[in-house]
Amino acid sequence: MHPWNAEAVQRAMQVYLVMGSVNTKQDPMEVLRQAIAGGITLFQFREKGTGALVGEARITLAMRLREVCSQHGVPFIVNDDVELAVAVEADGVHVGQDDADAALVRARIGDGRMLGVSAHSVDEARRALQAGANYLGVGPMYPTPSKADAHAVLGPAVVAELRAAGIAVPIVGIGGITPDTTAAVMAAGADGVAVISAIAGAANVCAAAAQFAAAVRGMQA
Ligand SMILES: C=C1C=NC(C(F)(F)F)=NC1=N
Repeated sequence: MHPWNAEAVQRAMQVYLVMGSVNTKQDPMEVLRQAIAGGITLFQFREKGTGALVGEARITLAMRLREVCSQHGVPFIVNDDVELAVAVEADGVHVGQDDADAALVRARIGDGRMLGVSAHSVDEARRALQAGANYLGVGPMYPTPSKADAHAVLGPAVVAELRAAGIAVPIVGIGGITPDTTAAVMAAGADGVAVISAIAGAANVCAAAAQFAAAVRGMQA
């Protein structure tokens, strides 16, 4: 477990695929392989919502996806389910505001793993950092088809607001982002974009991931 310093986390944030079995009609393993071939830099296993797997099937899928990430050197993050993250030796955990308390998660996973926390405001961001977050997931940037109980749409402006308030940690925007809106999220000060349906639901997953990678890197050159 190499320590996740800010530079390593920032690099991982660029093209961040978030997916669970409910986000695709294809085989999640195949979608992940295609997305990695297209250039994603981080993967989050988020098995949530109607129809989400539980029990053995959930653990088996997590282990298989974790294996694909290990084979390709892509860090593997688990959303919310801290015990599953520990069980599959994930590289990190992502928790939302109404998930487990970030400070307790940090204590459980130790300092060698990445901790991501969702934030919708400067206040939530500051509290997340005090709890030991390595990065912030900020959104929804745009209307999202992937999260039924999503927070009100914030837009990229909230990323600029966090930067103006001196929040310097890696930030990834999430929520309804497409290759065409990636530049606006990056211009506002994000280090990358987190994507569910625009990649997991794409007809050509590899091409979709590559479009996001090009859009992000076009803004960093
Ligand atoms: C609710 C979430 C908010 N942000 C992120 C990410 F962008 F990946 F950090 N993931 C989530 N599951």
